[in-house]
Amino acid sequence: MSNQKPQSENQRDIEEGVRTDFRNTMSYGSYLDLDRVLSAQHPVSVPEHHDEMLFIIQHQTSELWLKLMLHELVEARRLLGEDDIGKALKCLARVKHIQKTLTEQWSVLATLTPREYAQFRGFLGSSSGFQSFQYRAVEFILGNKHEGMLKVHEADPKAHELLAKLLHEPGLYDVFLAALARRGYEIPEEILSRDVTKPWTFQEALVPVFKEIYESEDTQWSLYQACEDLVDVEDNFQAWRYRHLRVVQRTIGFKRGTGGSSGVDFLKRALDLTFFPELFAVRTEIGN
Ligand code: HEM
Ligand SMILES: N[C@@H](CC(=O)c1ccccc1NC=O)C(=O)O
Repeated sequence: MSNQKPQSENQRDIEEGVRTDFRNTMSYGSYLDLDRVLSAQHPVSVPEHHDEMLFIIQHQTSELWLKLMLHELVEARRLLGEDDIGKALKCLARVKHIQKTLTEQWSVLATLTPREYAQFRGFLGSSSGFQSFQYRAVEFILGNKHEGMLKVHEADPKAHELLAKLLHEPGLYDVFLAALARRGYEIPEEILSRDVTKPWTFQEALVPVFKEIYESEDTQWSLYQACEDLVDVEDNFQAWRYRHLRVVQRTIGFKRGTGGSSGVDFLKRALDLTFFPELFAVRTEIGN
């Protein structure tokens, strides 16, 4: 206490034990490979537009969070495959927080005015978020499979390989339904052996299964919780899509997208997609 600077100096002493020499030991920057991360921002506008840095960092941070989200979803799927519902729920809880962060982050980009964006948009060429392989990977594992999307990634073998793998593997929901079948719930065989490369479509036969789970929340708490987590994940995903749509609308209005789509109208149609339709349908059936 006594040999510390007085409060009036308003500066904290560096304690004696604090390490300062990193010539031969691991440091913060070397562990995180910050040299590479922080030298990966390359504005393409000429002369360089001040706001392009915001645009780049918004996308790069989104891609980092998408990377973690996929990592957690793959693990949640593995754990469900091993009937470890409790640990899978832990992963899904993290996924939900990542989604919230991704959605809140739109407010930073919303500070970009239409004119600022128009001043460097031309330099982006035909690049577009539509080409984000990690976003597509997350959509695939959540069940929105689309073989045609692979074509976009033909020039990037690693991305193509990842997406092809996820396309052919069962999604999170497929694996969850198989876990329910192992616990004795009546999941029709056609559903369990479906062609997983196709997008999930509404299956009426699952509604009574979920009704049973929702009506036995006292004894089937973890299954009930898993269902509710999936509903949260879908809700959060839609919230991200909606914020994207609104930010796009306020920055480019109804211009066509750099990726070649109609723009806002194309994005609007994604709001009609659903990952877990039976979990929403069951709500119509629930009484007291
Ligand atoms: C001013 C900012 C942005 C504008 C004007 C914009 C615009 C668009 C447009 C018009 C599309 C449709 C495809 C096309 O024709 O290009 C699109 C798709 C997409 N964008 Fe953005 N975007 C913006 C920011 C972002 C950010 C920050 C991300 C985060 C990663 C992102 C991710 C995506 C994704 C994943 C798609 C594909 C969506 C789907 O398949 O439904 N965008 N964007
Ligand atoms: N599609 C956007 C361009 C765009 O937003 C973008 C361009 C390059 C890299 C990522 C992008 N983000 C999302 O689509 C546009 O039409 O303005």
